[in-house]
Amino acid sequence: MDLFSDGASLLPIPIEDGVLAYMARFPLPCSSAEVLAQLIRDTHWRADTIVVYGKRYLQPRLTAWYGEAAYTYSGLTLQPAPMSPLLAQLRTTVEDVTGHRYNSVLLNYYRDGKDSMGMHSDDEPELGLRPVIASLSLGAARTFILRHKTIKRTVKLDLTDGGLLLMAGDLQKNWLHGINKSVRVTGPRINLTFRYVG
Ligand SMILES: O=C(O)CCC(=O)C(=O)O
Ligand SMILES: [Fe+2]
Repeated sequence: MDLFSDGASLLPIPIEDGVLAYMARFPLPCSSAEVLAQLIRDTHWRADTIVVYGKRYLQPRLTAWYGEAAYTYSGLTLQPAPMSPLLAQLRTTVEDVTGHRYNSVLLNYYRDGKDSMGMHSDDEPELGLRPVIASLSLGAARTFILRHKTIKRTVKLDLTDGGLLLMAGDLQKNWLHGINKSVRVTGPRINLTFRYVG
């Protein structure tokens, strides 16, 4: 019997120039459908415009920021707000499972396959030199694309309902990541990225 095939362990994903690990079945406090519905309903979602090369765009997803510190990216400053009991509970379990501490969470709400996230690195100075980011996915499965910044290499991961992806080491320094639009996906997905903002 394979002790690690039940999805309840955080397993390393071999990748050059960075650290990745994945747990297929993150322990949730209730069903993933209930967590998804509660987060969609109770989160103060924002529809932000961002500035890219001097032009303003509406972000192709909704976002929310909870935690102790403000966070600035793409010319936007997100003000801190206290985590709900559900978010605090998810954070504690993510800390237990990954062995790292987090003081903030960015939530992304992909309403359907038309929502997306452009290729980027989470390398803002306030995240520190080798940020540890734990990313929990709920709802529709989406493809997570990683592209190395210097060698021509692309890695695709299927992020499914209830999965936890850990990004660490030099991953943000050496790789970009993002979520493309998908014509096949019609259902909603929420992704929570737990971070430590110094
Ligand atoms: O939705 C995802 O899986 C990616 C989220 C992400 O990259 C981010 O919040 O920085
Ligand atoms: Fe990211």
